[in-house]
Amino acid sequence: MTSPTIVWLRRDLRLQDQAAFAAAAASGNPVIPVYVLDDETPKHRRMGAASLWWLHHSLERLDAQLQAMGSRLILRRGKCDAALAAIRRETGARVVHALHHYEPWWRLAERAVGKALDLRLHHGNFLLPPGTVTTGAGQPYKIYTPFWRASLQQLPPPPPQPAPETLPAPEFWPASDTLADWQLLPKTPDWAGGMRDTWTPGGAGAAQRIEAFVGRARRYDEQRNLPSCSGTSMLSPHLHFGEVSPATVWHAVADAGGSVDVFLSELGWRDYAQNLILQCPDYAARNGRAAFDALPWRDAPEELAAWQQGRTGYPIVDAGMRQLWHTGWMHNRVRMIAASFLIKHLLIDWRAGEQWFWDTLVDADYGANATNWQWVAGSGLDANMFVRIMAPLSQSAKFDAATYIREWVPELRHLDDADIHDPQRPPRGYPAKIIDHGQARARALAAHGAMKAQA
Ligand SMILES: Cc1cc2nc3c(=O)[nH]c(=O)nc-3n(C[C@H](O)[C@H](O)[C@H](O)COP(=O)(O)OP(=O)(O)OC[C@H]3O[C@@H](n4cnc5c(N)ncnc54)[C@H](O)[C@@H]3O)c2cc1C
Repeated sequence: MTSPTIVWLRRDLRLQDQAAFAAAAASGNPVIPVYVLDDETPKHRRMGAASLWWLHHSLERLDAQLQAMGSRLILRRGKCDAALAAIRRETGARVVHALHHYEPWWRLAERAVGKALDLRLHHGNFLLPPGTVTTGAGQPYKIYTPFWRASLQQLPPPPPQPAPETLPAPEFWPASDTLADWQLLPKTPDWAGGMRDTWTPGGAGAAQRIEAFVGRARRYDEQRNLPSCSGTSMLSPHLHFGEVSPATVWHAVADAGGSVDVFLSELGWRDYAQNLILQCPDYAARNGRAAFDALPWRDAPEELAAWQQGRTGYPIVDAGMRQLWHTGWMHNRVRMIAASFLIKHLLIDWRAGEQWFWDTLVDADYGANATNWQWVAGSGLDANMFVRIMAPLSQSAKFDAATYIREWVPELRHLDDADIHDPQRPPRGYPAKIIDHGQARARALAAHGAMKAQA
């Protein structure tokens, strides 16, 4: 009997430009694609509810693609090393192909799997392998701009590779859980209606998003900050789950002209975040700048709840938080405004916001989420200055968010453009401002001053 080869899947749920599948197919051996739902290794970093919704559909679609090729996806639950070792015992498979992942728990899991089986790791979930873009002295970059400048010396990425034409099936398939066994979808209540309306998880959904974006890519810089307009690609959950490779996205849009370079540099932020978590594996828990450990955060659970529910009385913040709850996604400009509001207006620790996003975003990504929260807080290795406090009302007017607010805050739908950013008489049912902007600003600056005095 020929020993089969395992493809161990994590956030790389695609066939095209997937080096682990390509290597397994090239071996000529039968291939067993495996996804292990491992809640034990990540511990408190288990996927949030919105990510689990996405995962269910993404696995379902990948399995359908595999079945069309005469293959299938084997589902197991438990610690990855134990689950893969069991498949080795059952099938005689010795070699495992997988893509590198950089979350600290995945690096632990890779070490454990590597002890039990012959694990062969490949690159391909990032434009460049994290850790390979270094300064002249061989050190990793801490700041985005020089990181991206150095990355550009090594880009573009190689053209994407096609999906394998065949994946030989083993003589017999090992047992598999069913997706229904895992109960990843919400039932009581079923809160996923808005996500179903917004997204098509899987490779085909990613391809549709790329197709829709290619024509708009040249105007990216003009439109990307306008939440009322579809100026960005909405590829983040597809990229996060690896349903499409960043190289595929790059080569699809790179010739669009106009400001497509700005878009490509956003893909660079995605790479940069992975480089940061490689340097600081606990970046989602620890301030990049230790001075921030002395910032006197407020413990204000009711205000945190008002922010989470989109009831702060600041229309742009509330629109963003409701878009997040409904669709599992929020426009980037609004993410910045909403995050800044939590951190500076409410003076609540950025980690509380990071956790909420972790649970509610369909693109929740350990590296990108922590990097961006720390950027907004000012606590990051690369960060906006804390004392630059975003004014949510003027940001809302500046970026023309009226249509966006009308979509997500129906109580304000009847207000005209002049009034909607800062309603002078909030209609019945819509909350008054949770705090005055001037007072919030003064309080945040005082807290920052107190932090500096401790340094
Ligand atoms: C507080 C906060 C938290 C965030 N949390 C996440 C997160 O958990 N996961 C996540 O993917 N992005 C996160 N972002 C970054 C950004 O908001 C999203 O990547 C972007 O809104 C996704 O929409 P898009 O696909 O239309 O992006 P586009 O503008 O079309 O950008 C293309 C791709 O580039 C990447 N990208 C763009 N901006 C960033 C960025 N600032 N940092 C890292 N990658 C970026 C994404 O993969 C995105 O899909 C966060 C931003 C903020 C301010």
